[in-house]
Amino acid sequence: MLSRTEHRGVCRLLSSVMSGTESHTDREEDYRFLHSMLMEKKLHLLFKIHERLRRFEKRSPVPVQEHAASLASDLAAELIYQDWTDEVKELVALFSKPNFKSLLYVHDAVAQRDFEPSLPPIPDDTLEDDEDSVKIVSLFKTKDPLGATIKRDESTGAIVVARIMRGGAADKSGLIHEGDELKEVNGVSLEHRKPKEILPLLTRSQGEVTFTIVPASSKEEMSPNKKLFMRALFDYDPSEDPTVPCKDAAFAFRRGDVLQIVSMEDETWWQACHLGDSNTRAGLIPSQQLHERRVALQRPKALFTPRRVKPPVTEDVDYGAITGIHIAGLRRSFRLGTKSSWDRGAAQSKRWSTGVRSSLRPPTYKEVIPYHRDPKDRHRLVVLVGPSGVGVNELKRRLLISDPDHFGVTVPYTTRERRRRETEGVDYHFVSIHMFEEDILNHRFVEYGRYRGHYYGTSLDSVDRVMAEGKVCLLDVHPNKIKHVYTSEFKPYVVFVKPPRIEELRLTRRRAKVICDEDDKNSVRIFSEEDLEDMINLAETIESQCGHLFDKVIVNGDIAVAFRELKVDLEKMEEAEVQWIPAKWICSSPTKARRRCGHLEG
Ligand SMILES: Nc1ncnc2c1ncn2[C@@H]1O[C@H](COP(=O)(O)OP(=O)(O)OP(=O)(O)O)[C@@H](O)[C@H]1O
Repeated sequence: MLSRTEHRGVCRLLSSVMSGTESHTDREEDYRFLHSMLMEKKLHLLFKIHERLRRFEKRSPVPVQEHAASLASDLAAELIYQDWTDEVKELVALFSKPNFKSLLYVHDAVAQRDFEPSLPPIPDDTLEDDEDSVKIVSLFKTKDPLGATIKRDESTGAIVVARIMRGGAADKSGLIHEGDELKEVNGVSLEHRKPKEILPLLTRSQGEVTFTIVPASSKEEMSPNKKLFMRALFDYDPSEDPTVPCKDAAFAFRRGDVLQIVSMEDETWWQACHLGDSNTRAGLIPSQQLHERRVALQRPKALFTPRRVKPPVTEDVDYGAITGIHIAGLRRSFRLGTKSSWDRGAAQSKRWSTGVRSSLRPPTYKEVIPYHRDPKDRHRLVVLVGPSGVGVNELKRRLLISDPDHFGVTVPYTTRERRRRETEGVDYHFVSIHMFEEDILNHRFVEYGRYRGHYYGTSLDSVDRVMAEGKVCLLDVHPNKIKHVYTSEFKPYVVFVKPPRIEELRLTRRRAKVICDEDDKNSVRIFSEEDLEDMINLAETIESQCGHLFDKVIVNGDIAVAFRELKVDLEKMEEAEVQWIPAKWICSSPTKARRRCGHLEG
């Protein structure tokens, strides 16, 4: 029986249900019927049983006895031979009551899980030797449909499960999934059958229906090429996303994480698994389309704020003069010379801000494939990019000094005269204008430029030479030129060096000096406030336009911290059993890579 408080609670609840329904029941008799039904004692007892069961459900009890009915009848038989005391009489009378007997039968049925339909044993001959991934599924079918649709796979001719209806028998069983291939139904082969010939087989059958299935997941395992991996190019946190359909079903990821996409059926929410995560259950992630739409709506800010044009800075300064440490081939990059052209491009994007900018696609996901580097293979090329002055050369220099046998840099080509202390092939490759121009025509330069009437350039061959020595070639290029080495031949690992926030930039660069004229090595330029702002603006532009190419972003605030982070990251990349490279590299050959360099600009 319900306790008094419980009873009062139920009565109050049911009265409030009654008062809620009063306005909806027109007829007096309907109201009275409802009232008597809700106030029925049996209903209240059902509430109580339900509550008790819920308490037990949490404890998941196991039955102590599975044959209580037979035990009770055996006991009753034994008791007949005992003294008929009052207690014995009462017990025997209790055992013989039909409702008590029924209770024990029900108990036994539940204990033995007798309520589940018994399924026939799996036939021995169903499994063929070469089909060990076949699954036999037996379902108990009532008059209701199975809740699944089938279709014929156009490419293989196989019959596959097209859709599973939520809540149907197939869905509830959890044994049949979309994409599963149906081989047999009740032992009848489905080979060469059309879906419309199969449907009667399914609708006719009642009781147990046995399916022979090749699960979609095992088909996928058999062909790993079909797996789709994406590198995330943005951070995502579902707890900060009010539009996510179900927060628990979504998962957070960081830029650079590799995700295995398992379903792209929904245009806005894909299903994916996080690689490296022990939880293999798929979760929701925003689709490429959704993220692009969001970024487009959120980006009212101009990509670049054009500033005054500054005189170009020299591009041919021996780095040793700045740092006091001379390393052959380590020179000021061509990024200095090309900065103004990048600025122009950035300024253009500002001018087009109402039209073209909206067509710029924000970084979302990039399809990648696993790459298992053989120790005999060349190291990947390490490309460093960043706005001028951010510290690309400084990081490159520190890497070189940290392990000169492991890291190497290219020797640039020039058409200017060799100076007294310079050595051919060490400081520069000194070539004629004719040879340099021929190489330009043959697309042999990653990048090149002209300064004071002389050509300077980094050739693809010089990158090759460093890599052939078994070293990790460190290359810093203008972001526009990454594409010239973005091939399977070089497998570049692209690091974007980014300035920190303006406050930290001001603090850390206060004492940094840049030599701006090679003829006057004493003239130094301290970073002005505008230089620092330009650096940040340019970094934003580079990131928004080339972000999809970056494997790693290093924020160069404290140089020692940035260097350590870069070093550790490169070591991790080199030691990783699996590296993830763009899928499109599989189809690009070295010849194609060279041909692509035809886009070089002067
Ligand atoms: N984190 C830092 N803190 C303080 N000074 C820095 C830091 N990083 C770089 N510098 C200094 O800033 C100046 C410019 O750095 P660096 O030459 O490496 O820039 P860069 O990105 O290669 O640009 P550019 O292509 O114009 O040479 C140098 O004097 C360098 O020592």
